Amino acid sequence: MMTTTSRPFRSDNPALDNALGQLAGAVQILGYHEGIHETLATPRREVNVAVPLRRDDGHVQVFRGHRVQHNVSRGPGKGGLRFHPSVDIDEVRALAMLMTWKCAVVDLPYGGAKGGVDIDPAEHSPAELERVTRRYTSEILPMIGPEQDIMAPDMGTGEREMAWVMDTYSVSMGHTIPAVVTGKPLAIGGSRGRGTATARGIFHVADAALTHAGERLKGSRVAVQGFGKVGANAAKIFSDEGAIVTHVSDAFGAVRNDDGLDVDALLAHVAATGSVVGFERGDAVDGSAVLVADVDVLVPAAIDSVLTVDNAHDVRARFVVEGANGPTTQEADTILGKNGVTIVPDILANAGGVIVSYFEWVQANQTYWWTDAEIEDRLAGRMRSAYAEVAHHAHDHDLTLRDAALVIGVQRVADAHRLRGLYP
Ligand SMILES: NC(=O)C1=CN([C@@H]2O[C@H](COP(=O)(O)OP(=O)(O)OC[C@H]3O[C@@H](n4cnc5c(N)ncnc54)[C@H](OP(=O)(O)O)[C@@H]3O)[C@@H](O)[C@H]2O)C=CC1
Ligand SMILES: O=C(O)CCC(=O)C(=O)O
Repeated sequence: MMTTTSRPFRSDNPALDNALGQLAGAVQILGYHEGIHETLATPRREVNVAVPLRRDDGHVQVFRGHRVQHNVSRGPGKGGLRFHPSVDIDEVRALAMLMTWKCAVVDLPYGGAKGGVDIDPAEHSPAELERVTRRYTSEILPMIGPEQDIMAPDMGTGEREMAWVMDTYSVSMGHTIPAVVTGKPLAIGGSRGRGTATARGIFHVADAALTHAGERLKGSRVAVQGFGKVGANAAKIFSDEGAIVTHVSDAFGAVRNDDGLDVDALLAHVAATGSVVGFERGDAVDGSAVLVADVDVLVPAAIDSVLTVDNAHDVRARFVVEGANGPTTQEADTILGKNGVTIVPDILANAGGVIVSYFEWVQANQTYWWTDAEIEDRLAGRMRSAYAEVAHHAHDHDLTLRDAALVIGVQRVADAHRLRGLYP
């Protein structure tokens, strides 16, 4: 095969440029020719929609919505729905591409997709959010379905929104179709364990990475950026498993306690006030301090591109376990690597969510529900075996964990295209 040596695909959007750069690196390692590279870099199907909202006070505001199916060669599109003011088509393209490699690296029978609306949920009532969710779902309805594209929660959405998506889709089809979304409430066909799955998966790979390095997670010091569905559950699980969580942050600020934050008390504080800020059993620190905290393990679990050329040199953690999608720019990745930091990459580290989403979809298709213990055992098994496979590949081919994970994922997708007849 002819080898691609340049990086022909770039974007002005940092998240998409990062994702394209990662793909170009994997293509180069695999020695794929330009045609395969272009196939893998190009979203298969995407739709942009206007989402007009009649606000509670009567005036009308129009949001922009997107759904991108990056690749469907291994199965239906799979990926979350994000509500965040920064959402745009390029960010959604980047996140959809990451979903493709993520599903492939943990060997789920899915392609990759993602959706988003440029709305700030904090600025809207539940009634407004319901109207936006239903209108968005109606607009993209022809491209979703249990065999086409299955949505799930991401930043700014949760099981409430998934219930609205399922209801809107089901009403239009004339009967209840639980398998069109995952991350739904248990009462309407959700899975046990989906709410904490991403965080549990992060715990399993962090534990595996430290064990691999001859260290122990128990007693290690951990900082978590973001205190939402992923970050808060990760802080709780790490703390319950004996790690010392010294720093956590949200969009408003951060708290630090070098003896270890009482995560249960912090969860109660956030439930009462809406933020980690003002927690009395810790010191207020700047949000940026979390990323450079003197800890063993750093878990970025908020937005993308937070570890950059500007702060990577100051990172003191020896393990970065990426809960968020795309938190590390390529320049920062290189700096951290040179400084001996082990990065467990997003497409592996945060795959626990989509793994239990897959379990939810399987259960919905079979209308047979699994126990908590079955979910946890199967999640732990998949996360730990995926980590072991990636770590072996990295060792055998002298690659970072990120490059090894990308190579495994990209190769599986390219193989699907080859076997289906795209190239010999
Ligand atoms: N949910 C899932 O199953 C999965 C999520 N992910 C990824 O994990 C990340 C977090 O998602 P999720 O937890 O679901 O989202 P949530 O919306 O539940 O939580 C996001 C958290 O990030 C915080 N945050 C936002 N901006 C900043 C900032 N600049 N600095 C510090 N904290 C910030 C928010 O703070 P505040 O509450 O103050 O707004 C909130 O605590 C995203 O990158 C997502 O794509 C990956 C795999 C699966
Ligand atoms: O659970 C899913 O289907 C996808 C979750 C998601 O959006 C992600 O892993 O980034």
